[in-house]
Amino acid sequence: MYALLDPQEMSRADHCAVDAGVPALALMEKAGCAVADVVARRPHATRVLVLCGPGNNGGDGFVAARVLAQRGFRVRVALLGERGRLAGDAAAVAALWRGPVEDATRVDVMAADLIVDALFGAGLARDLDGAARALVERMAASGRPIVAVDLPSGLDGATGLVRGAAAPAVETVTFFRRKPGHLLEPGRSLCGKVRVADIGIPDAVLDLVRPKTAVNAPHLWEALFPVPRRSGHKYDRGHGVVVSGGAWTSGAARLAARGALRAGAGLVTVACPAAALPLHAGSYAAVMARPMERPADLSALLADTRLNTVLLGPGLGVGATTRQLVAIAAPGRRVVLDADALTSFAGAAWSVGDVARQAAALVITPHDGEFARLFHGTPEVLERPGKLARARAAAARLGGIVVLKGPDTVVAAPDGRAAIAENAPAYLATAGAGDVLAGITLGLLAQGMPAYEAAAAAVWVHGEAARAAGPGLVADDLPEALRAVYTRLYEALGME
Ligand SMILES: NC(=O)C1=CN([C@@H]2O[C@H](COP(=O)(O)OP(=O)(O)OC[C@H]3O[C@@H](n4cnc5c(N)ncnc54)[C@H](OP(=O)(O)O)[C@@H]3O)[C@@H](O)[C@H]2O)[C@@H](O)CC1
Ligand SMILES: [K+]
Repeated sequence: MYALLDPQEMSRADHCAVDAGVPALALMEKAGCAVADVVARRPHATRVLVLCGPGNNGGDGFVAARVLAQRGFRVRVALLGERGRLAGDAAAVAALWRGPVEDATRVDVMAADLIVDALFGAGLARDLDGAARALVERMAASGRPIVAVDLPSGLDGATGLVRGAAAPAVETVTFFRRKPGHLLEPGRSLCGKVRVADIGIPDAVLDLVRPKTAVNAPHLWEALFPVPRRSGHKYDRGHGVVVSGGAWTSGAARLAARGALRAGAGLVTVACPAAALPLHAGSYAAVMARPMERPADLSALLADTRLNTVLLGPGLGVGATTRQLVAIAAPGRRVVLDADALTSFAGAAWSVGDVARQAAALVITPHDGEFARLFHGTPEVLERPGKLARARAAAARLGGIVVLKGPDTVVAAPDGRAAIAENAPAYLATAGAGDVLAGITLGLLAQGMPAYEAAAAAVWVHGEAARAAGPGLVADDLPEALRAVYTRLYEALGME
């Protein structure tokens, strides 16, 4: 359910299934039938135009056309390319189509109630141009509902990026498991409703394919989620430190501290300039505020080794002092770097790599802008195609966990594991929401959860908290909304 397969992994799954005795043609027949089922359930679709491409995606289209015609739909088929050049299973199923095959470059896309987009799927190998691109653009401009086979043609299943052009679908029918491009923007927005059809590939092939990308959902981390025990003590649940900026910028640290406490950290201390002390002390009575006028004060505070986890960045200010604070906090501790702490290392990602080597664990939580600044001058990261590959390359480069935020937040680990979020509502993009996420991450790390799982769980509960709070959300609501999310989670995890 939760594995996401890129085109190479899907192709391996396909081969494993065939090796296990599933005929390839049967896979294509089931795929085409699944598409036909979805089309048949659409309202007001009696005239269906199936646009077939030159590969197996087109083969699925030929099957869907035949099944729909058998069910009484008025079906036309148009092919991009020459019929004589179809090969393999696609040629076999095209031969079973008894009706005319029109030239897709000339077909009237308006003379249909619904279009089946079976031009390109997993085999998209380059940007669309020429006749293929013109056809996709005509389809997009037609205003007709489109059901996409596997992926909207032109959408790259591995990256979620559009290669040349892609037409938005109302529904996308994919096979066996979803692909990263169904969750990563702009792909997710182009797919419409995504349906996953069982085409007879046994689940056991996943043991052979071992996909490294998954939907971010509790299955990934629930076994490691810290559930309080009756016999436990607050110190068992860690002691997180939030390093705060001055009075005027202390709101970000307050949000983070609340997030950390609500995420279950046993204790949370805010280290802040004296002017900000009353603000922190008056925020949550449970937060402890300690004065930090100069970096040496942070060293003194952290001499207590029970303070095992530190967040630096929200509202902290950009510059040498912040870099110094990071250097003081990192050795031997679990560290979260966000916001200003990341921008303080703009163009110096190697320095954050040093931090990761010294720290017991490192999680960074950049948005796209902070990510681009941090990895400025690191083309092996920034030039990777798409958010998933960039986050993975960054995690490998740093030796730490990267949370690349957005509507499709990616959490990536140095060993290649990655999780893509799909539960964040659009209204979560609000001032201060990132500070709360950094705080939740701190809170879970402080409780000893392994860093990748802690980061993934933080992103998920943050998204759920937003949904629980509902539209009109402001960041201050998020820590409060975590209570409802935790209640459900603890119940599901069987808390005593
Ligand atoms: N795996 C499975 O288990 C199952 C897979 N199934 C289905 O198979 C689909 C994958 O089929 P596929 O591999 O044949 O690739 P597909 O998407 O049809 O495209 C390849 C063709 O497009 C061409 N082409 C590529 N880019 C182009 C461009 N920019 N502009 C123009 N042309 C371009 C490329 O040409 P070439 O690069 O060779 O010149 C080649 O001719 C998959 O999405 C699913 O629907 C199901 O049947 C069930 C089981
Ligand atoms: K397609």
